[in-house]
Amino acid sequence: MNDSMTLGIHRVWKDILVHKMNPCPGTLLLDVAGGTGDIAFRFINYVRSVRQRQLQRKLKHHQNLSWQEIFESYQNDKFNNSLGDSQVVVCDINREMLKVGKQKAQHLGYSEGLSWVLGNAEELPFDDDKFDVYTIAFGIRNVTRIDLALQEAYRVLKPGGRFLCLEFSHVSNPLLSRLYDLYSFQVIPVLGEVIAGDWRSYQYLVESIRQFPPQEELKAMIEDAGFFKVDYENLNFGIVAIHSGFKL
Ligand SMILES: C[S@@+](CC[C@H](N)C(=O)[O-])C[C@H]1O[C@@H](n2cnc3c(N)ncnc32)[C@H](O)[C@@H]1O
Repeated sequence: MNDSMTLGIHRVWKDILVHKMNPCPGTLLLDVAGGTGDIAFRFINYVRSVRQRQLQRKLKHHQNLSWQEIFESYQNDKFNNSLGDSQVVVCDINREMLKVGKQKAQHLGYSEGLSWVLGNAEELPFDDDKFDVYTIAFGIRNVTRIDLALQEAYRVLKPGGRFLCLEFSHVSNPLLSRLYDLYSFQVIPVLGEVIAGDWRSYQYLVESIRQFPPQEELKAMIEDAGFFKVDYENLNFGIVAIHSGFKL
């Protein structure tokens, strides 16, 4: 449904979120409302590619190595296809989502450094000051008490840790906004019925997006939770926005 509704663009939005995070080897990420692992898998790919580049740079400094030695370095070096010290914890309130995520991870070969935890964004089952980065993608809109979820995000982040939230938002251009409304209310529930046999959930999706706080209001809520340097970037004219901030 995500692919059909957004013509696959949700994949680009998620890629942008992870690029914005710019994780380095050693990063400990908590992905809340992580569902079946879309953000976690992207994080793993990103860190692996950073480590591959580090290995390549390391090898370039040893110009006299034979092909055999280079090959062996790739085979033996822990940099190769490895997450190093990085870890990602996917936390979600829905046991079934986690189950599907675990199956996907097994199938796609993501297991190292990845764990799945059942938990509510409003009452996270983690110690204070634990994570380097907190992400929540298309999740915060579904949380009953957004203020509590933001306070919890602040609590579990280490000082200096980063908060990133990808969520549907509001299109400000009046003409685009009308077209977007037309698509949202006339097309999305129909797609929901045809593809997923579930009109109501997709009607809820469209309505919940309209009721969700606009960019500036969410920014103020994130600041109220204690974050500093809070900012946001609109993608596709504000159809979605990425809010970010730091814990002091
Ligand atoms: C639209 S999915 C997004 C999944 C994933 N982040 C992604 O972008 O593909 C929303 C997820 O939020 C989870 N969720 C809803 N309320 C939650 C809460 N209070 N705490 C944790 N997860 C929650 C749902 O179970 C669901 O997996």
